[in-house]
Amino acid sequence: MKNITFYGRFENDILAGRKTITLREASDANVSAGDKVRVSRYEDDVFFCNIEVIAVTPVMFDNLNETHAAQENMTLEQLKDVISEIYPGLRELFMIEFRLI
Ligand SMILES: CC(=O)Nc1ccn([C@@H]2O[C@H](CO)[C@@H](O)[C@H]2O)c(=O)n1
Repeated sequence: MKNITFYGRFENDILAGRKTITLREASDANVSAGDKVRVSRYEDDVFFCNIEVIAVTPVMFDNLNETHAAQENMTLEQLKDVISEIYPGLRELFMIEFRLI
């Protein structure tokens, strides 16, 4: 099974179903619709759930909107700040939509 990591601060939102997408650079988006993926924390590699990928869709940073933010359980401003910290200057992102399994 493939693996993906998330920063530990997002674990609770993912487990509660409040965070249903992640926005990644191309090299971190090597999954496809239907893939079942193990999820662990980036900091300590501790496993915390399995997800199924619903879709992977390219999205430009400048086209991020309130729907993306809601799916991340953030405001749009918070989401843009988070992405700018993780991927400074990156314009082309990939939205991975997922559900808990
Ligand atoms: C190594 C590495 O890049 N790990 C990442 C990258 C991104 N994300 C989250 O995806 C959303 C959009 O980027 C935000 O919620 C981010 O915090 C994450 O949790 N862990």
